[in-house]
Amino acid sequence: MKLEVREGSFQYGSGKALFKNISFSIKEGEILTILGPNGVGKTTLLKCVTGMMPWKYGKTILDGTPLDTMKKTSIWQKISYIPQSHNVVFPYKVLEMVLMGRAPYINVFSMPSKKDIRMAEQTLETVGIAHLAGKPCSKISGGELQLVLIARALASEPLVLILDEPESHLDFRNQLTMFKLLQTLAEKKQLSCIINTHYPDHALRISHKTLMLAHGNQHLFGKTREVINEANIESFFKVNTKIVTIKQNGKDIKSIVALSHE
Ligand SMILES: Nc1ncnc2c1ncn2[C@@H]1O[C@H](COP(=O)(O)OP(=O)(O)OP(=O)(O)O)[C@@H](O)[C@H]1O
Repeated sequence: MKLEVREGSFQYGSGKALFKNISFSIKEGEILTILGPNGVGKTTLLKCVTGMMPWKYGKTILDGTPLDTMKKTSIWQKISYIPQSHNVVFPYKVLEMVLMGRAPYINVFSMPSKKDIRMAEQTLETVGIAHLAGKPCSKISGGELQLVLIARALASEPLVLILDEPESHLDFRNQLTMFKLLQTLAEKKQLSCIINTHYPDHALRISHKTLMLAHGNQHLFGKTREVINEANIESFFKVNTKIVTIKQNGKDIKSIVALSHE
């Protein structure tokens, strides 16, 4: 599904504009990462993209249809949003939590069907946490909860998956597992993904496109390998870096080494 943001602008109340005239788009099977310093507006931007907060100016367009003309249930059947996890204690078991992802398909007065339960179980397996199905969400770790939230989002069979700092709480190995999963879903199921991250390395590794934000309404959108370079990182993050390339099994893997900051 093609998601486009056209000339998006936003500010809280009568404060200063957080961002002005931002435009970007992703197609089926593409991964977009959003990078930028703390407080620049990445989470707010995702909320505007999904319609949880209204754009001041501009719009989000899904396959040619402006989001603000669509019904909420129709939007949430297409888009799944995973907020930053804050270790909130949910009184539900993991399987019940993932079943909530089926909500856009379940009538308000109905119980989940066998198909819904099977889908939730399959999703737990896909994410590699089937063994947690019967555990209360209040008794799992922060990283496990993050994986449960990803499973819940996938259970709704979205066409667009939006994740706010999905690697927070995940250990080194689970970060790789999650990124591999997102790449597979993008490649095999043509899922479109938008990911907020604090790690330019991760953006380089998995995304086709990058939107970089800086304070003072600066932004840059384009192909990841064009947007992420030493000069742009210095300009947007005020950090001096060196991008190094390692050859592994005939593939170039790039990594960003921080050298100094102002
Ligand atoms: N509900 C709100 N009302 C007013 N200002 C807010 C509100 N939520 C966030 N802000 C402010 O808007 C700015 C952007 O916040 P946001 O959480 O979108 O940034 P971010 O780039 O996601 O930050 P981080 O990288 O630290 O998670 C910050 O200065 C924040 O203090």
